[in-house]
Amino acid sequence: QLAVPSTWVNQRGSILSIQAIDASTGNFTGTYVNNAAGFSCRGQPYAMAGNVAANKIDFYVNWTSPTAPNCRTITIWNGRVAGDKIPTRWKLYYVGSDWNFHKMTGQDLFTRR
Ligand SMILES: O=C(O)CCCC[C@@H]1SC[C@@H]2NC(=O)N[C@@H]21
Repeated sequence: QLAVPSTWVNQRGSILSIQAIDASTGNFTGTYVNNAAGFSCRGQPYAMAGNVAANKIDFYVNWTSPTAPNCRTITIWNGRVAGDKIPTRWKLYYVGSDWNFHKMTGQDLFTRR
């Protein structure tokens, strides 16, 4: 069961805020503030959207905004809600100078704040 609204922090110091959910679909919206070392587009909220079904959770951020820096990347997290933890794996996609899509992958562990 996912509490909404709720705020979650990962091991990189980034903050996931889940603000609203449609109970009939599990679709939710909120914001994500990236604070991870080694990445750009830090310290400002970007729109986040996702879905939760039973304990399975997926969400994404398009790091493009009219009011914040444009990283021209997209991150998708897939994970599960386990009490006050959300362990995830993520994929970050970007278009390289060769015009092909490139992918970075990693893991984030979110803890409820
Ligand atoms: O640098 C970018 O292209 C945009 C920011 C990406 C931040 C990534 S998303 C996966 C990982 N988890 C975080 O909280 N931040 C980094």
